[in-house]
Amino acid sequence: MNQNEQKKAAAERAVAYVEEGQVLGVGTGSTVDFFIDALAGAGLRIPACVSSSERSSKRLQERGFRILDPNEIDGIGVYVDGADEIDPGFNMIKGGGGALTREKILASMAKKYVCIADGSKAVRILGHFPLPVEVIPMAVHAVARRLEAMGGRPVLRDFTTDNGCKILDVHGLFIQDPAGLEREMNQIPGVVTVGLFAQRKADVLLLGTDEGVVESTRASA
Ligand SMILES: O=C(CO)[C@H](O)[C@H](O)COP(=O)(O)O
Repeated sequence: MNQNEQKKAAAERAVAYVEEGQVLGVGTGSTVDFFIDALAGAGLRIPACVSSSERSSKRLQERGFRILDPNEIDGIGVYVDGADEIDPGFNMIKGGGGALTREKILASMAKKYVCIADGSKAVRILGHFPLPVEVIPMAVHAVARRLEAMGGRPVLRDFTTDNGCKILDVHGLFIQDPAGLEREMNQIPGVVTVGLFAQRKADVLLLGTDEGVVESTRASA
C-alpha cells in the first residue's frame, strides 16, 4: 500500500470507534479528510461534530454533518485525528496542518483519542519532523530567540492559523523528554501552543502499514 492507501485504510478503520448518539471530535489533515469521507458513507447517527479547523468543518458540513462550537458542549466521547509523528509511548508531534491549538483543546475534552496515521508516522524518538509552535504575532522574534537558546532552529511558516497567529517550525530537536519539553516551551511568553502532545497522548493508534492496519492501545489508556 502506498502512503495514501495506508492513510485511507487507517481512517476507514476509525469509523468503528465512533459512538452513535454522541458528539464527535474531528481533527485536521489529509488522513482526517479520508475519515470524514468514510464517516459520511457509514450512515451512523451522529448528532453533531466539533472540529479543529475551518477546513474540516467545511468538509463535514458539505457532507451533511452539524457543527457545534466547543463552548456549547461539556465534553467529547471520541476524538479522531492524525499525527505527524508518534512514538512507542504514544507521544505525538502535531501541527503540520497548522491546527495544533484547536487540536489540543479538543483532545483535552475527549474521553478517547483515536490517532489515525500511515506507517511513516511511527518513530522511535520524536523530532525528525520539525516541531510546530503557534505564537502570538508580536512575539515571533522573541520566541524564536528562546527556541534557539534551547537548541532548536525555528523557521517561520508562511501561514496564519485559524486563530490569527503564526507558526514557528522548530528543526534540529532530538526530543528525549517530550513531556518536559512540552512544559518548558509552554512557559515561553508568546507561545500559544506547542505541537507536542505528551501530556494528552493518543489512547488508540490505528496505523496503516503494508500488512494492513495495525491497531494498538496505550498501556495506561
Ligand atoms: O496535526 C495535524 C494538523 O495540524 C495533522 O494531524 C498532521 O499534520 C497529519 O496530517 P496528515 O494526515 O495530512 O498526514
